[in-house]
Amino acid sequence: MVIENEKILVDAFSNKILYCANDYIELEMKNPVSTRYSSHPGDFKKYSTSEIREKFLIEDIFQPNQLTGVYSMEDRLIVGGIHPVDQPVVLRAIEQNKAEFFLERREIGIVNVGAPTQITADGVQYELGHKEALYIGKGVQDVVFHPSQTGPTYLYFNSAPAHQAYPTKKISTREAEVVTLGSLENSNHRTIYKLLVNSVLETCQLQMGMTELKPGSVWNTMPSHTHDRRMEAYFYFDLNEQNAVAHFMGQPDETRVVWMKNHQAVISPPWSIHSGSGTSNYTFIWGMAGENLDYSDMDAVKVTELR
Ligand SMILES: O=C[C@H](O)[C@@H](O)CC(=O)C(=O)O
Ligand SMILES: [Zn+2]
Repeated sequence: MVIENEKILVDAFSNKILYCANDYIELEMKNPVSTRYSSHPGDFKKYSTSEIREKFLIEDIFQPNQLTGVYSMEDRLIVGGIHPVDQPVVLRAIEQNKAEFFLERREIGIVNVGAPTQITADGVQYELGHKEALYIGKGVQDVVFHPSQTGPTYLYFNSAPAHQAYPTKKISTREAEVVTLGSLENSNHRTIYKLLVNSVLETCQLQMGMTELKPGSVWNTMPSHTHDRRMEAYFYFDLNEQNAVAHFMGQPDETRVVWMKNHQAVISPPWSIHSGSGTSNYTFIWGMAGENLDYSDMDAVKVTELR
């Protein structure tokens, strides 16, 4: 489907601009955050590879000097990236907020997947090192993401609706709840850093963390699980250009594969498994929003039950 007037032609599903008159770009620059609707698992079975990629894969998450992302109707999680290059990026309200400022009724979790940098939240400056996370609570008005002085700046974020203001807090891997799972024999030896979870700090519904696979291990979240109470988003990184991750999604008895590259994210609806196998090891950020804050609330699926 296409939305059209004489100035602009937009693909209504992906929000990609197909045609735009030059003067229109200045007047009404495209919303940097596109909307994606929820999917029914019955419909999902009929999707082609490209339909699955359009609806769930987020390919270009980092645009120079911009915040870009996807507003998912799955628990209204916003999944995106901030890539300041030679100027700071300001967190502005987006059309979907219909609010004065982005965090008026939202919370946000940011994980630094690039060089050490600074984030200012209502005048307070936070130094955020590589693989460190910052939680910013509801009500914070002025958030500025600065370019790093030492290397490329890549900030990945998830934002969920929030109804209470909790304090802004930086969490490093030292403060995280750390769990090591799997084994090299099962090619799934990995360390899970629970960064922004309720055993570490207070959030309304957001939970975020990072999982690092050991060299030689390629499988994440295997055995698989679902959690109908919460949706989830995965963002893969620490993967070089020669390698890729085969991300598995779908109901346990109807799985499909999404081939993913470095710095790409994927939306996992509550009814879907979310597991991957890489052609090398890698790291990923997981983030969830929904009914409860119980990380362990998962419905496990036996490897032999997958179809
Ligand atoms: O619901 C929790 C999430 O799917 C992830 O934390 C799982 C994960 O990182 C892993 O097993 O490697
Ligand atoms: Zn999960």
